[in-house]
Amino acid sequence: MGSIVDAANKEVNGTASEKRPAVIFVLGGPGSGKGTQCAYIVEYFGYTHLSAGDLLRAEIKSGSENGTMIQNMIKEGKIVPSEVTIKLLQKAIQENGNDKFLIDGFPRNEENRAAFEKVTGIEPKFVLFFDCPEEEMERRLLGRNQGREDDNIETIRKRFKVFLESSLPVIQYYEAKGKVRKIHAAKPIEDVLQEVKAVFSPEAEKVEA
Ligand SMILES: Nc1ncnc2c1ncn2[C@@H]1O[C@H](COP(=O)(O)OP(=O)(O)OP(=O)(O)O)[C@@H](O)[C@H]1O
Ligand SMILES: Nc1ccn([C@@H]2O[C@H](COP(=O)(O)O)[C@@H](O)[C@H]2O)c(=O)n1
Ligand SMILES: [Mg+2]
Repeated sequence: MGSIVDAANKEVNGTASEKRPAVIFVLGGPGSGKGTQCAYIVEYFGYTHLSAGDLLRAEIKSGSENGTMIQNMIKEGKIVPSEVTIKLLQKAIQENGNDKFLIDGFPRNEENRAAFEKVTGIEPKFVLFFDCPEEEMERRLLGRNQGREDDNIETIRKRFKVFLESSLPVIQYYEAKGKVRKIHAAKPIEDVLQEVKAVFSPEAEKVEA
């Protein structure tokens, strides 16, 4: 049975504290391999993968009133206002029966971070950070071939700039709280996966708790 505080939280945040899911933020530069490794974490450790970028791209396709604005921001490598992205994330979390989520590509800036915490009351368990040199990320993005409108050299350079200026400070914020688990991502997929698996091993998870 939920307490009055939980009920009040539910009214404010839409999620009762006792039901708040476990969240891991998955961050790293464009093309660092976040989506690739998240697919394995889903398979091996039972998390649900929510990519903020995928949710925004689906919103464009759905013909929503925000579609054109989102499409323009993505083409320019800019960060969509938190209100829009957080609503999509909240809906995806609420519609899913799981209690543990990988949130990939979010928070992208301080505004994303503070708004998510305020609206949902959720603090991440930890932040999985894929650290990869730009040169390697650029090579991967130019070879991705998934028809993404932002995988062209002009937009890629803008995305790198946004990552350095707006997203790295978020990682530094969590680093200061001892919450960052850094992965050396400039290695073959299988080698990166070994590092990722070590973070999710039962022993490592015990330390998180
Ligand atoms: N360790 C790796 N070595 C070589 N190629 C990789 C590696 N990890 C992922 N890739 C490839 O690099 C490309 C980008 O990977 P992925 O989509 O997982 O990156 P991402 O971090 O999710 O990028 P974005 O931020 O743009 O969504 C894909 O084509 C993927 O197959
Ligand atoms: N929190 C976010 C996440 C993404 N975007 C926009 O989507 C683009 C693609 O994101 P990926 O994670 O799939 O690479 C990104 O460049 C932003 O334009 C966002 O605004 N906010
Ligand atoms: Mg991705």
